[in-house]
Amino acid sequence: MSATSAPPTGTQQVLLTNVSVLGEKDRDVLVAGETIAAIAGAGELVDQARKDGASVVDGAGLILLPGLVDLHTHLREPGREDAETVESGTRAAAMGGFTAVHAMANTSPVQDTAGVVEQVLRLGQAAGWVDVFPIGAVSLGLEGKQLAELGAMADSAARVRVFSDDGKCVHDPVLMRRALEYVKAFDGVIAQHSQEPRLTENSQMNEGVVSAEIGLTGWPAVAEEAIVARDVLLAEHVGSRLHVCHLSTAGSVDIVRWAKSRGINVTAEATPHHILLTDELARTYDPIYKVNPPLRTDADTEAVRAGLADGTIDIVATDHAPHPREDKDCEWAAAAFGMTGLETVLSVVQQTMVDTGRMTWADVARVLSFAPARIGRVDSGPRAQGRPIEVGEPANLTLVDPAAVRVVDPVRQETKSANSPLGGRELPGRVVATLLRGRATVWDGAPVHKSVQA
Ligand SMILES: NC(=O)N[C@@H](CC(=O)O)C(=O)O
Repeated sequence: MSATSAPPTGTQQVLLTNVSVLGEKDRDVLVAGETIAAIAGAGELVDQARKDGASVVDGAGLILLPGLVDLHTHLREPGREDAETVESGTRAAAMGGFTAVHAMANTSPVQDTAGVVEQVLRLGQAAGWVDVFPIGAVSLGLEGKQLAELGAMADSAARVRVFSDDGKCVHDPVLMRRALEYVKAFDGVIAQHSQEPRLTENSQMNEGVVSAEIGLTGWPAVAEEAIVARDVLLAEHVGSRLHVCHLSTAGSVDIVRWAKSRGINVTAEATPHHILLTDELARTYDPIYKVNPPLRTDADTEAVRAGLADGTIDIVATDHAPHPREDKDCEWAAAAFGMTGLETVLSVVQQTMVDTGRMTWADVARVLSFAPARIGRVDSGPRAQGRPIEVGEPANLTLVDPAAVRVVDPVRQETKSANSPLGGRELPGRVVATLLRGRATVWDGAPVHKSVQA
């Protein structure tokens, strides 16, 4: 990408020429204001665009994707602004190629009322980096006892459709059943953190050979699989929609595959860390690798990749979980669970799935944009996301240089927290530009602050 043009502000014309659009090479894509105005063969729109005063960006070698949509981001505000704010987290999201994120409910106060979800919505709008879709808690205070005000959150300005107690499992089967039944009225979905609490008391890492050898308490695969199995049956019983968060074991992949073959309305996500990293890393005793669910075995990682490639797993979601230094710079058992991921996910998917020939860039668009937008029901309406790259659609676009190589430096990322497990790793690919309704939030690989555009 030539750095000569100024970042588009969403009011003028910009022509991306010679880009590759979902498998179609050498295309010209003209953005006028907030929408995609024309698509043609390479070079065909250049003369007219120049006459019209459009800025022209040579995108030779670059791939144009629909703006990425994350179904699972922890933005931490309100309550833990020392770890992340809506502003810093969404700036990190834009740098990762996202134009929309779903903000998890485990804030303080918890996002369990219309008031709190609307507060998060407004913070997102004020920041302006991506569209923020707040997730509502399933239970009051994430306590797993009483249903939160699901209907009020659905009817609020935040228009909540995804509900989750993530960080905690909705382990009471009656509460889970009620939640699944309740959200049917407004086409909502329950995103479950599948963790049987009794089987995981004091758990620190995956239960297996490594945990036995290094002496950390194990978190067995069955603790995830037992809840996934129960929930797909509950979803079938009440005819509702279930989403499995951060699926991490081979057995969970099998259960979801079986459930889908029965026609059960279930979707599932894999995180970038569960398709790249394994529990062998716990041997370092470095809590940077401590996460919930834990990093699993090689066989699990391979099964999750296979499930993603064959469509059993619908999406990649980051589970971006920022933590301040003091919550990670301590011994393993005392450290917080979680890793950042917004700014590296596309590179991880490229490395593990695209560069290995298991997925095309069109598949990447599906798992990181179309499918998460559909699951979150944000693919229509005034803030539509995950829409195709077609004339008349909103210009929510991500321009990627797949040939770039970079070394991850967690300290230099936009997220406020440095708990990336990928520090020092060389990864392929780089987001060179992100457009939110025609306005550049990232240009030439750097964030574009609103004040610069004013
Ligand atoms: N994924 C994590 O390891 N951490 C999440 C919550 C959670 O899912 O445990 C967090 O909010 O930090």
